[in-house]
Parts: sequence; C-alpha cells; structure tokens
Amino acid sequence: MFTLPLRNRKPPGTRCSQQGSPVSTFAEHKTRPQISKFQLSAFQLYSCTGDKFIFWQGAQARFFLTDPDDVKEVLCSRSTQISRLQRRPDMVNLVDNGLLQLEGEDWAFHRRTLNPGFLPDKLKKMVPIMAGCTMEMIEKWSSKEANEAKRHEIDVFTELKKLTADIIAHTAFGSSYAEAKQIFELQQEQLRLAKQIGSKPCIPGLRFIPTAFHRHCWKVEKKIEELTSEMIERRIRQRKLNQKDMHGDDLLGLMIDAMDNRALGLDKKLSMGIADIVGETKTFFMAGHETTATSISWTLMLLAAYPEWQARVRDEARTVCDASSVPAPGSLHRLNLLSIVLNESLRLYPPGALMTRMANKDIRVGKTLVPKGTVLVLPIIAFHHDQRYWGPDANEFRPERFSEGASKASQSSSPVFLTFSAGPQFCIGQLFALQEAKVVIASILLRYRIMVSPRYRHSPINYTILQPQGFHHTKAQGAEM
Ligand code: HEM
Repeated sequence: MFTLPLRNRKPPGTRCSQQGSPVSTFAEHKTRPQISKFQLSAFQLYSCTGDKFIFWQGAQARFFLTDPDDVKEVLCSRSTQISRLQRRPDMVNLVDNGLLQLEGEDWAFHRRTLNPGFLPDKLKKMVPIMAGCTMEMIEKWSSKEANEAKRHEIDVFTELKKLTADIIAHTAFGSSYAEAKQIFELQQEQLRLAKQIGSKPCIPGLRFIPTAFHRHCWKVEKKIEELTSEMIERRIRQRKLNQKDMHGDDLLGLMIDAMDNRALGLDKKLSMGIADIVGETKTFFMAGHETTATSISWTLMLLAAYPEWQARVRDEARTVCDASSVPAPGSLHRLNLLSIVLNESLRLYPPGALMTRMANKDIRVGKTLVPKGTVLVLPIIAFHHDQRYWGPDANEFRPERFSEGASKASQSSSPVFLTFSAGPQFCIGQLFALQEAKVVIASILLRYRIMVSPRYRHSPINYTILQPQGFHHTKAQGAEM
C-alpha cells in the first residue's frame, strides 16, 4: 500500500483503478469465495440453501449454523455442555490457562480479575501510549521516505503487526514491556511451530519422542515460562522498593495482585499462579495483536480504495485533533466518520471469520438435536455478507449503514454483526481494539495519503484470522506524485 506524505499532495485521483491497481477485484467485497477451497463448499451450501447443515472434516462432524437465533443461543449458553475447542494433544501450548481456553469458574475468575484493565477510564489513559507508539512508527516511515524519491511504498500489514505488538506490550505490561516483547517474539516462533504441527496428522504418543523439532518446541515453551517468572519477580521487587499498595494498574499488575490470594492461603480457584499469568500473557498477545493489525490494515485498504471516504475521514480528524495532530483521549468519541468506516470494515472483513464451539453432550440447538462430539461452526463472515440481513448491497462498502449505531445497521432483530462475538465470552478487548484503531488510523491520515499499490492483489486468506496477502512490496517504481 502507498502512503503519500500530505505536504506533497496533489489532487486525489477518483479511484485507484485509474492508477492501474486491480480495484475491480475488490470493488465488491465478496470475501467468502477466497477463504479456502474446503470452506468454499460449505459457504456455497449456505448460499444455496440458507439452511443449517452438517458436513464432515475427516472423522469430525461439523454443524454449520445458519440461523442467527441459534448462534445467539450457542454464544449465550452458560452451560458446560458447550465449550470452546480444546487444542489437539500434540499442539504447542499457545493459550492454555488463558481466557480463550478456560471454562466455568476458572474462566469467570480470570475474567473478573482482568475486566478492570479494560474499563473506559483505564483505556483513556492508554491513548497517549498508543499515539506515542504510532508516532514512532511514522517517524521511521518519514526518515525512510526522506531517502527515497517519489512515492513511498509500505508493507502495511507487517508494519502494523509490529506496531500492535508494541502497543499491547506497553499498555498491558507497563514498565515490563521489554520482557513482554521478548515473550511475544518467542510466541511468534511458537505460532510458526504450530503451523508446522497443524499441517500434519496427530499421531498418538509421537509428541513425547525427543526429536530435534520436539526439543526445540520444549525449549521455546520453557524460555517463555522463565521470562514470565522473571517479569513477575521484577515487578514484585519494584513494588517492595516503591512501597506501593498494588503491583501497578496494568494487566500484569492486576494479575500479580491476584497471585496474592494464593499467598494468603485463599481458595486456589480465587487466585492466579505463574502458569495462569503465562497463559494470559500469551492470550493477550495472541488475541490482541494480529486481530487489531488486520482490522486496521483492511480499513486502510478500504480508505485507499475509496478516496472520497479517505478525504472525509481525514477532514474530520483535522477538526477533532486540532493542532496537536495526534488524537487526544477526550476527543476520540468525536471521530464519528472513522467509527462508521471501522464498523463497515469489521463487517466486510471480520478478523475472526469463523468461530467454533464443541458439543460436550447431546444438546439441542433451536429445534435440532446435536450429538455429543459435534463441532458447531458459527460462520460470522457469512452473516456479515448475507443480503437477508444487510440488503442487496451487502457486499458493498457503505459505511452510512452504521450511522445510527451497530444495532440499527442490519435488518435483523437478532445480532448478525458478530465481529467481537456475543454473550459472556465476548471479546474483552473490544473497546481497546476500537480505540487503538482510531488512534492509529487518525494519526496516519493526518500525515499521509493512502493508495493501493498497483502490485497489490486482493486475496484475503483465513489463516486463523482473515488477513491480507501480498502487502510485501516496499518501494513503488516510477509512480507519479
Ligand atoms: C479488531 C480486533 C479484535 C477482534 C475482531 C476480536 C475478536 C474476538 C472474538 C470474536 C472473540 C471471541 C472468540 C471466541 O469466543 O471463540 C474474542 C475474544 C477475546 N479477545 Fe478479542 N478481538 C480483537 C481484539 C482484542 C484485543 C485488542 C484484545 C486484548 C487486548 C483481545 C482479547 C480477547 C480475549 C482475552 C478474548 C477471550 C475473552 C473471554 O473468553 O473472556 N481481543 N475476540
């Protein structure tokens, strides 16, 4: 994707197609067919019948839910009969002991402990940190741009992944961000290992054999535990030195405070141990990093494809941000156009395109009996593109549909805008993510004009999250300013 520094501005072109980029491939945002061959057949069935159905993935039965009321019932269920899927036994430990894997009382305790970290007042205090990290990224762009002639081309998705990791490390782990960043780097390595493991069948017992690959997996896991323990110990020492009541009001501080319950001999269920903090540290990185990076990338891509919207959002940012040129904590709620653009982007390209749940017993979903062991598939992206709920322009970019808020944007009485899920396990980081996206996008638009690279090919891929491919060019050739 291109960014043009605003000082070099020329009148914007109407559509990037005029600059030879393949805009026709994404003028209509039919992302479904580009997900994967396997999921394609499931989505085609959904489109043809509009009715729920079962399909088989190997020996695993998958029940594809197509009624929003059924989805609501599944997401709002507090029963242990429905849970998230557990990782396969040979998979590396990515989020064990964290909110995304826990169930029942353990989940409720962790959620209660961490909720205060996401209250609006707490989030407001994070705005300057988010803006600071973004400015650092932009300054790097500027110094690179100074050395380059003409257009500056940026691999946006890669840049944003670094930025969102930086932001989560600073905001969630405060003074311990340096250690957190080291842990995140090791987790990237775990993700790479997970891809390798996931591409092979699970052979029982194989994971205990000390092959070079397995020894490497164990080493990475051990190093993460060591670093987390060191991070906790350092924070505990800091508290003693500073003689404070709490271990800090970031997420790490909240979790270490919850460790004290254990030290006081309280119920183990009402306390956190090192393994829990390791789990949550990894979970926040997993859940809060690439999701936000993709959603900001998609929004920038849409703003590049629709320059008239880009100009309107920029004008709004100029009015709201005033001379400071970075959004101030109290001004974000005035970025109304940016909010509706973000919502429309999250509708067309929800980072979590599919969600799944496991039926742990024979259960009833709506009027259907579902046997134990069936995976329930919740096709979020299919709901988001369904003309029955969004009208004939469901595949088009029309941010105005969110003008009166998300609840009035669709024609359905049940929730069909499910980017952040629904029910008790909805995304704890929703407000954090929206705030972060606003700060980052407004700060970029105040300095750059965004265009789609002529070499960009629109081919979203659903690898755990729905992400762009092909933002890997760093320099535009012969492009005119
Ligand atoms: C645009 C960005 C984001 C999107 C689209 C998103 C989406 C989601 C969705 C769909 C779920 C439910 C998953 C399921 O039930 O299977 C979820 C859960 C979760 N998300 Fe997010 N998320 C985003 C950003 C964040 C951020 C920034 C954080 C942390 C700072 C975060 C932390 C979590 C956690 C911890 C959970 C588990 C909640 C629980 O079970 O109580 N997410 N997210």
